[in-house]
This record gives sequence, C-alpha cells and structure tokens, in this order.
Amino acid sequence: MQAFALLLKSSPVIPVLTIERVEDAPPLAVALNEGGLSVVEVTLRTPAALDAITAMKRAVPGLIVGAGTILKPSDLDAAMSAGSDFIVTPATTAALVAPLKACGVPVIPGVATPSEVLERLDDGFEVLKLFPAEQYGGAATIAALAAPLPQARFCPTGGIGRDKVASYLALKNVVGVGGSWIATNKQIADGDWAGITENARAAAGFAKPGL
Ligand SMILES: O=C[C@H](O)COP(=O)(O)O
Ligand SMILES: CC(=O)C(=O)O
Repeated sequence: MQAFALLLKSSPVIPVLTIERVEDAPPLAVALNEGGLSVVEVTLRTPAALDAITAMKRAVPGLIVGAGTILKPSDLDAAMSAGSDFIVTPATTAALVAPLKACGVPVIPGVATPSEVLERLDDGFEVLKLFPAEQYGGAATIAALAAPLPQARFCPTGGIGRDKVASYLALKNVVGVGGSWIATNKQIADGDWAGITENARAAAGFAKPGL
C-alpha cells in the first residue's frame, strides 16, 4: 500500500471507467496514458470489465489498472485473475473484509459513515474511499472526520467533477480522488480518444498541495 500511496502522490486523480466493449480498452488505455495518467480504475459493472482490465494492461505495460465495484468475494477472485493491480469497493461487507485483506494488492474499501471508517481502520486498511462522496457531504465531511479520526486517509469518489478536485486534494487526509469525468461513458462509446487524452492531461495536472 505504501508504494501505491506514493504513486498517488505524483498522480492523485484516478479515472473511474465503465467499459462496455472490450475493444475500447486498448485505445482508452493509450489515450489516458498519453495524457499523463498511470493509475486507472475499471468498474466491474459490465460483462466486458474483466477482459478490459487485462487488455488495458497488455496495451500499456506499466499502466496500473485497478478493479472497482467489487461487491462480493467472487468479484475479487475474478478481478485478481484478470490481473488487477489494486481493488476498490463502493461499500464493504463483513464477508469481504478477510478476502480483501488477503488479496495481496492495495485495497481501497468503500465507507460512508464514521463507524465504517473506524471499522475499516481496525481491520488494518489505511486508505478508504468515501462513497458517494459528494452526496455524503463531500470535502466538508472528510475535513470533519479528521478531528476524531486523523489516522484515516481518503480517496473519495462520487460526484467529484473537475471543478471539485482541488478542494478535496487540499485536505491533509485526502491522498487522491476518483472520477468518471476524465473518460465519460459517452466519450468511450464515441471513441473520443483525443478528448479523453485532453481530460487526462487536466487530471494529471492536479497535484497534492505542498508536493
Ligand atoms: O459510481 C460512480 C463512479 O464511481 C464515479 O463516477 P462519478 O465521478 O461520475 O460520480
Ligand atoms: C464507485 C467505485 O469506485 C466502485 O464502484 O468501486
């Protein structure tokens, strides 16, 4: 997790991708990488997602490709078999905790309440995802959590458009943010690789203040 946290320091904005057609995965990987991004998340929300993870890694060796929307242990097994470099969950059930801890790659478990934050810290997770971030109070909520739970680090996702990224990254307890704005479902469907590269360049231009 430490190496991953270090990677996020240099590139703290993660595109959250939903890929309908596996043939879109290679040009999408190239477009994002050309824009300067080296960490991406593919949600397991489509039948193509697992093959897309493998295809992106093949298309751009060195690209760090994580799997999101891991809801149950079998999703995790499938994501690991596809070669996922990290794992993200929108929420974290008791059944998922042990398999997540044992999976061998960095995990960002989803949380939405202070109790869940504390539970995941007690489980040993270091970086948590507030999801859906904007709907649960956004940057103000994460700032407030720092008072009783300063050891928690967040990589929030959900409603964080380009205009909101800086306000999250300004917080001490935020190490990164995820968002779909970098490669929207429409852009992927339209094959708008140039537009995606442009958005990726904007995303890659964000840095943690003070670094
Ligand atoms: O479920 C939503 C995604 O994880 C993030 O998408 P969003 O940036 O459009 O909210
Ligand atoms: C929202 C997200 O990142 C996930 O579905 O895991």
